[in-house]
Amino acid sequence: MTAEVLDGKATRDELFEVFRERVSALRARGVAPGLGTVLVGDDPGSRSYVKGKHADCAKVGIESIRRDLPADISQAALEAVIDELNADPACTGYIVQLPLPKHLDENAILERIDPAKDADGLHPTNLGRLVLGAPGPLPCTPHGILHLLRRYDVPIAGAHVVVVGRGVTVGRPIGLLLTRRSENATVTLCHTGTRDLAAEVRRADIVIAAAGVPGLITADMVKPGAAVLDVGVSRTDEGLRGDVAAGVAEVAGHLSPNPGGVGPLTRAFLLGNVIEAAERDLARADGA
Ligand SMILES: Nc1nc2c(c(=O)[nH]1)N[C@@H](CN(C=O)c1ccc(C(=O)N[C@@H](CCC(=O)O)C(=O)O)cc1)CN2
Repeated sequence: MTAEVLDGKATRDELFEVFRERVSALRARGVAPGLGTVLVGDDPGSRSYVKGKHADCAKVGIESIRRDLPADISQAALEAVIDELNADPACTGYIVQLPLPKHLDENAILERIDPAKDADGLHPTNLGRLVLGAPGPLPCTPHGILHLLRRYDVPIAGAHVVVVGRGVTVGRPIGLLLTRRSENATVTLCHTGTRDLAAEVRRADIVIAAAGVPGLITADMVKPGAAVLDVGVSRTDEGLRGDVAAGVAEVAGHLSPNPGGVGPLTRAFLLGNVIEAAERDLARADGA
């Protein structure tokens, strides 16, 4: 058996078609959505993700605002940039590229973002909304995972999902998303303290590998026919490596590769959040 590929690039292209129309409709009403990015330092990975986000903006007609800052910026100076973007009407949504250099307090920075402009869905207010099941921007990678599973008709309701990795951008929020009533999955969250990772993964109908450990998930750990989404990424001497080892494609029923799987959708749903926020503002102004 060779797994059906969950194609993130093709799915992203479909979403962009719809996004272009929604942005045109906003512009026709005099609203120009604008995505801001805050990049601290010169990590090549982060730099390339931010560049990609702005390239996507150009493709769908969203304005770009960039703040590229030195690695040794102080907490106070970074907070001043956040305050400036919160006040800038041209910036309808923005993100702070993660991770930040170690000397900065990441949680304090995320908390300072105006929740109404939080394009990543990572502000505590918006994560709280996710816990409550209230409307709000969804974190982009979890949203991408959900969309990809739905797009390829992978059954979610009643499925046992094993998530490997407890980071704030993927592992923690994906559990919240997939256990909503509308999704109805059962989620086990594994991490470095999990006693028998192989045994946990073997029970999964859906495996979401987001640990950032190259080749962590091997074929012998996967239940035949399971859907496996490779989300973790590591830069190694041999280039970018995902968390899923090569032989898994022979056992899994569906495989979201890395690159080419969830990554393009992370970027797409960032734009989706910017568009949604602009549409929400317009509806409010219309008195809806
Ligand atoms: N503020 C945020 N920081 C980070 C997030 C995030 O969602 N918000 N996620 C990751 C990085 N990330 C977006 O920022 C991201 C990672 C990967 C991709 C992607 O499209 N990857 C491609 C391969 C890219 C390559 O070849 O270099 C793929 O998977 O096909 C997009 C976005 C951590 N930080």
